[in-house]
Amino acid sequence: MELKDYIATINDYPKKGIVFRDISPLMADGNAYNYAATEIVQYARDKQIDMVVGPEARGFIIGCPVAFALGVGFAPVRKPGKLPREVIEATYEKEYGTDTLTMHADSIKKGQRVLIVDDLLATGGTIKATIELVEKLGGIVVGAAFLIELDALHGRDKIGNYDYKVLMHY
Ligand SMILES: O=P(O)(O)OC[C@H]1O[C@H](OP(=O)(O)OP(=O)(O)O)[C@H](O)[C@@H]1O
Ligand SMILES: Nc1ncnc2[nH]cnc12
Repeated sequence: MELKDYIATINDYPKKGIVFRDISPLMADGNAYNYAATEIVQYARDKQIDMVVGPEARGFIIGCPVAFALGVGFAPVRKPGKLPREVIEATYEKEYGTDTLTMHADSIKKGQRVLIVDDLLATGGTIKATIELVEKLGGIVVGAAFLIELDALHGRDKIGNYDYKVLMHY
């Protein structure tokens, strides 16, 4: 399947100069959505994953079906003020601004093997902060998976030696 047929490109959104890659046509097509999630599940199959972790909001869209198919739990990474109990925080920079991400302090148990899933890798700020959060909680990041990587933004450099999988490059 040619997954790029299901990505919409919007110039100058949300700010002038940004080329936005929109995954909503992919989500709207049952076959494409299933195909994309299954590709990530295949990548994760032999990694003995205990938990999937996904950043708000688009990381939930792809991370939750992956966790469901693997038969493991899902831990959300959220922007500040959204999680009701004790949280830990990490601050990061992204393509269009800076932000803080949080996780519930008990959402990962020490030694759990974690797969991080998000829709898109841009500057790598989000994945870097997410790795930091998981590791602060004692989790082991055994891989990451993205639908899209924006190669020119060099998010790859922030991932360093962690293993990761990408379905589409732009
Ligand atoms: O590699 P980076 O430069 O950090 O950018 C990638 C992140 O940016 C987008 O999320 P955004 O923060 O726009 O939130 P959303 O999913 O709630 O739209 C995207 O879904 C990734 O999580
Ligand atoms: N260019 C982009 N398109 C879609 N989502 C993004 N998140 C960060 N940069 C993005």
